[in-house]
Amino acid sequence: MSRPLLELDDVHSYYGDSHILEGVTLDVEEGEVVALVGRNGVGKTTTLRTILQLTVAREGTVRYRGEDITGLGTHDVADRGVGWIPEDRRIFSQLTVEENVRVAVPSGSDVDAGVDLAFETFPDLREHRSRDAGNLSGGQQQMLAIARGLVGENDLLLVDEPSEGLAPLVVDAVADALTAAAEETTLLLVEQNLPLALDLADRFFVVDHGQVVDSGSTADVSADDERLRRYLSA
Ligand SMILES: Nc1ncnc2c1ncn2[C@@H]1O[C@H](COP(=O)(O)OP(=O)(O)OP(=O)(O)O)[C@@H](O)[C@H]1O
Repeated sequence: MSRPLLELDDVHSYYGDSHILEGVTLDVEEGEVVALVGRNGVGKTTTLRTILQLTVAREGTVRYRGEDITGLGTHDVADRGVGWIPEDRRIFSQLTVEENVRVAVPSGSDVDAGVDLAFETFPDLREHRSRDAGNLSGGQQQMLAIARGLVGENDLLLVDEPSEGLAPLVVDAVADALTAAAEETTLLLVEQNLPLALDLADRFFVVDHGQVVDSGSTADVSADDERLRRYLSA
């Protein structure tokens, strides 16, 4: 069997003296959608930060395409095709929608082709292409953030809480956007909305107290299973 795209092996991460990840082991295969679920504060965002080398693991390894990337610069990880859509979305509010997409296309790549890809995948954005991104709704901003991740030619997109703070109808639109993105790239999602996470993902990992405590195929579980609920309810 070929190696997974991403592998975390017994990863330990700290903020100062606080031991946050206490041995996280997980893998993501190319083409998959994988969801990281768990309560607030258990280490999901820290797992994404550790993959990106924004927080460097003190023990354990992060491998991408079989290469140990632990301790590399974050820009080196990005250069290898790992993209990040953080919780706060980080779009440029003073730029138009189209400008936001254009600047996300890597230098040396065809900018117009990137814009076409973004607007074909997210027709809603095309309608708003000339608006300042800061004037978009929360859901549209999330869609723009996903579009930017997509045109960034990433082979792996790390998406942190894409549904957070969005109304249910908007969440449906963002789910559609992520499904469209998943056609183009591999996704690792942090998502507190369990039904959404299970709906989007092929596999899940449950994080609790800095460790993976359960994992499997989303086809084998439902959002009201006690197996998952006990790690997710407060
Ligand atoms: N920069 C930081 N310095 C110190 N502690 C931090 C820092 N960032 C996060 N933490 C702590 O690390 C723990 C894990 O946070 P993390 O953000 O990874 O959790 P999470 O599972 O993503 O939850 P949430 O959805 O609330 O972000 C929490 O206890 C949090 O308070």
